[in-house]
Amino acid sequence: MTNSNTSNQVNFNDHIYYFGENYNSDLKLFSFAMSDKGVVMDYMGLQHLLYLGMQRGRFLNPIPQLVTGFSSSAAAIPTCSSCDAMDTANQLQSLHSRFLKIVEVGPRDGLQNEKSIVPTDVKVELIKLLVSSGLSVIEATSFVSPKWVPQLADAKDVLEGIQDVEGVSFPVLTPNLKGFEAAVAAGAKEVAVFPAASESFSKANLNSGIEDNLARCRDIASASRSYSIPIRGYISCVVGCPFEGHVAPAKVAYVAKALNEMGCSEISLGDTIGVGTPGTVVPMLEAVLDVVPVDKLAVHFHDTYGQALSNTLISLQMGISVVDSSVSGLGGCPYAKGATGNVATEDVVYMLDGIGVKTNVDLGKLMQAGDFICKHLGRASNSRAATALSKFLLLFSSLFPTTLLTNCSPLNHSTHHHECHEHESYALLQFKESFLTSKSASYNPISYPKTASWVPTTDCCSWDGIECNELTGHVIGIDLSSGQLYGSMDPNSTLFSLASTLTSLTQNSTRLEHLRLSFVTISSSLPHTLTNLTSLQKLTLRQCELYGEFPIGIFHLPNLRVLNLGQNQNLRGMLPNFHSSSFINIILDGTSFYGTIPTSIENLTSLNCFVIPRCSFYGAIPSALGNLTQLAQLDLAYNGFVGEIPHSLFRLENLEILSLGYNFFEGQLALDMFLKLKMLNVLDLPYNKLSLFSQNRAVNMTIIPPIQWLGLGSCNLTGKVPTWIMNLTSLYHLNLYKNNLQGEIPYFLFMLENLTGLNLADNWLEGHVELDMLSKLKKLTALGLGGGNKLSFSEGKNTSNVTIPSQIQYLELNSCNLVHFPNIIQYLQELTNLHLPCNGIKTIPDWIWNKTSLQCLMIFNNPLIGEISPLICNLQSLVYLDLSSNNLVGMIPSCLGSFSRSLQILSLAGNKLTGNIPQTYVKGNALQLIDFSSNK
Ligand SMILES: CC(C)(COP(=O)([O-])OP(=O)([O-])OC[C@H]1O[C@@H](n2cnc3c(N)ncnc32)[C@H](O)[C@@H]1OP(=O)([O-])[O-])[C@@H](O)C(=O)NCCC(=O)NCCSC(=O)C[C@@](C)(O)CC(=O)[O-]
Repeated sequence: MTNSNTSNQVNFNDHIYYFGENYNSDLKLFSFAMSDKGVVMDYMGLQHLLYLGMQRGRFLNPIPQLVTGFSSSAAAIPTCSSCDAMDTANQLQSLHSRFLKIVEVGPRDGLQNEKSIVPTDVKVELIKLLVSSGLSVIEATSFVSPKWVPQLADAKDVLEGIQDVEGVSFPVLTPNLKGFEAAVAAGAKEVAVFPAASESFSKANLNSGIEDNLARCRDIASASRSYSIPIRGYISCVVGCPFEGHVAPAKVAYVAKALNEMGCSEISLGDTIGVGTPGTVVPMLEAVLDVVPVDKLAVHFHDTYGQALSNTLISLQMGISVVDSSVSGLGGCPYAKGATGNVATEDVVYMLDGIGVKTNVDLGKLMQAGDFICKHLGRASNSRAATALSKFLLLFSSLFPTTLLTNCSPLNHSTHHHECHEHESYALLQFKESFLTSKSASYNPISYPKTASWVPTTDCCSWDGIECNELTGHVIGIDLSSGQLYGSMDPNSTLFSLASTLTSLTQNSTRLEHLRLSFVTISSSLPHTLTNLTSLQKLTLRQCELYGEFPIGIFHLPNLRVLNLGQNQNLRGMLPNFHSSSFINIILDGTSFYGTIPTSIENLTSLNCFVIPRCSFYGAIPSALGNLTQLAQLDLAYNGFVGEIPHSLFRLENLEILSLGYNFFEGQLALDMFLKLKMLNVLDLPYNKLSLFSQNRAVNMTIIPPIQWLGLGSCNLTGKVPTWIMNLTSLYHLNLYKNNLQGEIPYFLFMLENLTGLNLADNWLEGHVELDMLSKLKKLTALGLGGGNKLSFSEGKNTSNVTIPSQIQYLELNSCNLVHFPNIIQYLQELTNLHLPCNGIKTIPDWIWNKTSLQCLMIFNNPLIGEISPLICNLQSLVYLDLSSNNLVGMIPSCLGSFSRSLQILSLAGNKLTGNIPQTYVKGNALQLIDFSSNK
């Protein structure tokens, strides 16, 4: 897996994900996301669609009641030393049975400082795991400047990913109105502002002093009032500042009072650098308690000096009943060097459990969430409790029977509303028995053996992947997606017989609402008994190696809303005559579904997502599709559809994704028609028999849709590059490959700063391109300009300053009349694919042999002279090497046979090479083609 994706658009749950592009169609890319909709990846000129579904089904969302009743008088510090023990015991006793609200800040504070970007779907999964542990408030992310905190640039997508999670608050940080507006637009229901008590830290963290920042907070507070959105206020550096040292309590009280007056519903006091001790925390709290009621206060301790738990306890004793913490003690502030993470949530829960304070958090599940994220980050947990408990489990699980372990284990905290029913538990265990657990069964980083927690003596409602109705205890959801389960390929195996186990499961379980088994290797046809699941709402069976005929009755299940069967190549089926209107998503990509789209599809009035690429559908697409006003995603690519694109589609006001490439659509069509689709984000039409044209003058620039992806390769597009493209300021993928475009490359293309991929190759473009014109395209990773164009190139004036986008990975300058090897290539640090065939280049500079990231080097049909440098064998990642049809002389470097395990194609044909052909080839090599013909 290499150079995969910049995450360009990631929307979770009921949305599709676009993950940028990669131009080497031979790279084996893998990307993942948790969704019923999955992931779409697209490549220049070769689109691959992958939909994965790996949602967890079980959410336990107890909505805790907030007990706010500690009076600050409880803070009285004993004056008589002989009374200390008694007083402390009394104070602890007074905490007993109280409820404490934990605000989990791991996904935000915990991750914001992580250097390597954590994929959005990992963040979403983390949040969902935290939800399932019973936490009621989870700070999900920040709407801050991505330049300041790149890790949280995907804030919108994270919120999308959890939009279907109910009963839990997900506040987000908003530093200014811009962030607030973005957060509200993304669906945030609670926000938080975060001024500091120290002037220097405020400037470092927010680029503004305390007063200016408080003014911003007031603006946000007033905006939040108009939206009726609760606002939380943090204060950073409440006891110490990395720049100013000790912070006076009065300064903290001043900011706290201001936040209170502007209407913050809760004020969290942050020891950002974790220097506080009870000795400094108590006076600070006293000062704040003078100006803000205790029931509005929360504490937020980082644990740099190991003081966070004692500070938490002393705060509880002073009446605070809200504590911020971070799972596994993740975190740190990017603008407070050296500060470590927050107090670990597991440690807080463990301590509170010890003194009888209620949190409603299941420590075992919390540890699973911690384990998940620590595994992803590749580091050990900072939670002492989690570390000790894991060792405890490891040690004792082999010594004691499970019952004993669960009874005496400190993990046995969870409050289950209902135990599951015995016959359902039995059916699930039978189901488990029919699988082996194997890591290779779910090849993605977030998989884990979910059925490990399925222990007969325990309540099946607490098992991983099982969701029960809270009132009745009946199993309503099974989610074993990415659960590392593997059934035998042999349907007769006694170990694996999905049909019979599902039968026994489903006969007893008609209450099942969700069944998700994506990435479980099932290797069977689907049993008809699935049609008995009349309560089923979501059926997600992505990439399960299913085969045979899909039981058509499943389409008629009265409550089915989501059907995701993608990536089961041998699963056949036809679309039925649709009667019901319940479907929201139908996803069949990469299956063998066939036939036509029935006109009755118009009955699916709620359909939001109809994604059926890479199947065997054919026929014309019914114009009735245009009646589905809720349709947001329509993907019919790589099928055998014919006829014209019905004009009714242009009525689909909610359409965001329209992907029709690689079919046989025909007809003349004004490209400008698509601009009527006001929500359109992705327009992908390559390789049909369409003839597109643009009537630039008819376009109303004010209502241009927010297109980010424009794929119009091989669309017989004539005339000049449409000028309205200049208004697509969010465009990141522009592929106009293989059209009949004329004229010069318009300069505005070089101003589209978000472009990551630009392919103009194989047109009739002309004129002169100075390569430093690319300097504005700072995100560009792939560029294609060659082919039939009549462009001439020069390096431009700025090569000494290296202003070209140095992260370009794919560069194609085929037939560009180049007579020199472009010097700028030297500065492309991440180059993987270099295509310079059919030019007039005579020599290859030696620095090219240092580009060890190169996977594809194509310089055929040039007049290259001289010998092949033995330094070529430095390029150990090469997969393709083609230097054929040149004037190369001398010997073939002997290392060429054995320098790379990855090399597949090696062509040096049509040169003047002499001597011996390399005799040794590395063991286990990948060579598929060697061509040394037409040499001497
Ligand atoms: C507040 C700013 C934006 C001012 O930063 P600035 O650079 O002065 O802002 P600007 O208005 O000049 O804008 C600069 C660029 O940022 C963009 N921008 C501006 N605002 C936003 C926004 N909201 N969302 C997305 N983009 C934004 C804006 O559009 C512009 O983009 P450009 O034109 O260059 O392309 C910046 O300083 C910032 O984002 N700071 C946040 C830093 C941060 O998140 N720190 C960690 C959290 S605080 C913390 O950890 C403490 C706490 C809460 O946990 C408590 C404790 O531990 O004690």
